Amino acid sequence: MRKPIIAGNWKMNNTIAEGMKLVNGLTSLVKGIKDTEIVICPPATALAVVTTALHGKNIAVGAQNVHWEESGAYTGEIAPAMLAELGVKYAIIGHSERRQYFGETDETVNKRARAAHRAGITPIICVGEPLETREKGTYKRYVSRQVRLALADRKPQCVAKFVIAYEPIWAIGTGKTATFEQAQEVCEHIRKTIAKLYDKKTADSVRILYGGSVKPETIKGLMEKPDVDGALVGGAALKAKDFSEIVKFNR
Ligand SMILES: O=C[C@H](O)COP(=O)(O)O
Repeated sequence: MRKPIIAGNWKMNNTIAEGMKLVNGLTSLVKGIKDTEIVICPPATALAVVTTALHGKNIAVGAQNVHWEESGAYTGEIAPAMLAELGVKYAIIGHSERRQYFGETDETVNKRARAAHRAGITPIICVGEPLETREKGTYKRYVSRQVRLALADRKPQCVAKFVIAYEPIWAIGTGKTATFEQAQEVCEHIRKTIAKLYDKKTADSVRILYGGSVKPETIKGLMEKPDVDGALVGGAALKAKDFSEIVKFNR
């Protein structure tokens, strides 16, 4: 039985003061929830304060990226151990915005995921096709290639703990959520791809999230799909009420 995850990606939003306001609101709204893993991913500047505030609470903290080296001359980057030291439990890796604007490749996604796992941080590996690939009809092939390259050379016991987020680029920040059937089709395809690369047991352990304009109104339908284990939420994660309603999809 896979435990659902609802993760909020704040992207480049919220100062520490703004972020703490959001955290305080959210903490009381989701108090007592244990059957869903709740994750928030603030910008790097707020990680120390937010992890301290959430220590011992039912909301885990994730980073929005992580470098693959342990230390060195990589200006602007953050090493896995630096995040682990703060109590960061998850790291978003290969978000389409990082692939599009910052030259992230399948190879660097693979390296970052490996380094995160080694430091005890669960990678949330993002995959998803652009609109033209969706329209051409080759999206399943596109996504399975991203999954294969992201997981290349990883052992099944490590892959079993990974989280994969299917985020069709055409649905991110556009208000255009994929239909529940479209989300299920690709999440199921990702699971089948992992079963082919590894085995059914590994594939059945991996949690696969959907991301792209998820709202309180759409989460229930998404979560009813058998291969959707949660959501990676952008815009709606910036409002405590909306995000808490998404977290409470089964209530
Ligand atoms: O990481 C989150 C995704 O990019 C989704 O963002 P969105 O919910 O604003 O569409």
